[in-house]
Amino acid sequence: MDKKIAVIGTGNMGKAIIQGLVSHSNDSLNSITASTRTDQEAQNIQEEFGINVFTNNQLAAKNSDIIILAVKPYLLEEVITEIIPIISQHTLIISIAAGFTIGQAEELLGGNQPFIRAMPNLAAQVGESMTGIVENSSCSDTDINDAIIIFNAIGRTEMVTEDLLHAVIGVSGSSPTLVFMLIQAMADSGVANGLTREQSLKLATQMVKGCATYLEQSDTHPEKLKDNVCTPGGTSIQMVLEAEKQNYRHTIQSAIQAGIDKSKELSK
Ligand SMILES: NC(=O)C1=CN([C@@H]2O[C@H](COP(=O)(O)OP(=O)(O)OC[C@H]3O[C@@H](n4cnc5c(N)ncnc54)[C@H](O)[C@@H]3O)[C@@H](O)[C@H]2O)C=CC1
Ligand SMILES: O=C(O)[C@@H]1CCC=N1
Repeated sequence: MDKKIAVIGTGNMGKAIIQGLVSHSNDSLNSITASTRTDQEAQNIQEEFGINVFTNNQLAAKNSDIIILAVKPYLLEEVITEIIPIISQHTLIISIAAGFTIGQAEELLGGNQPFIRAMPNLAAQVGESMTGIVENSSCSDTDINDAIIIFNAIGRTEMVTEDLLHAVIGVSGSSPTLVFMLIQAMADSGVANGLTREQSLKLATQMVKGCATYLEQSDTHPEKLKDNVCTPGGTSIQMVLEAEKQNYRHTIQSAIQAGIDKSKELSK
């Protein structure tokens, strides 16, 4: 992609996006700039990726074709207001913030500015994000395509409508936290039964990774795969019965629903 891209905010997500862009860019790294709050963070990112990093958002974003906003949601209004004087009517603005709507962006930018909301997840750090994408009515096909290329550089993408972005946040944006808690809980059980913490984490992590890969590569419903694990009278079915007694699936569903409800509340 022959575009000048600025990433504003180089924390968990901004840094992962820079990493993806840098590793997928076969042309000059001069086309990627970034900005962050502290000199130290700017220096670290600059040294790690060999791109220009500023502590001034206007300097970083000036002359960019695409500006990716990767700051915390409460800073978005401030940062957008800051960059308005240096963007053109064609600059594509992309936000990855939860709860910051297209309507809110258009109030600041005007309805004619191309604007995209994207919801990636923390697995972007290893190029395995799942990112939901929604565009405003001022985006061209090229804008949408550029966003897909950017987020494909950190994993996979799915176009959705804005009302479905709440569900995307629940199912793939925020839920890595549930998966990490699951792995941690499983590892605790291993430790309680004599495995070292290191062994136990290795077992649980590889198991989750293996199951995700298997589910993805097989054409089989997860319910059938669940049944395939269970030997009659064996250990696995005992785990299933106990988990269901403890509302295992319902617990996950209500946790995800709480995230979705929070996303809706933040978007009001
Ligand atoms: N962490 C996650 O798993 C996910 C986060 N998001 C969204 O991504 C956004 C960023 O989240 P994280 O990367 O986790 O946050 P973070 O706190 O790790 O990174 C924020 C970055 O913004 C910089 N920053 C702070 N004030 C700034 C300013 N005025 N101008 C420029 N840079 C500034 C900080 O120095 C830091 O580099 C949030 O809006 C969040 O909703 C979306 C999907 C997943
Ligand atoms: O917790 C949050 O608000 C962000 C959105 C998705 C993941 N983290």
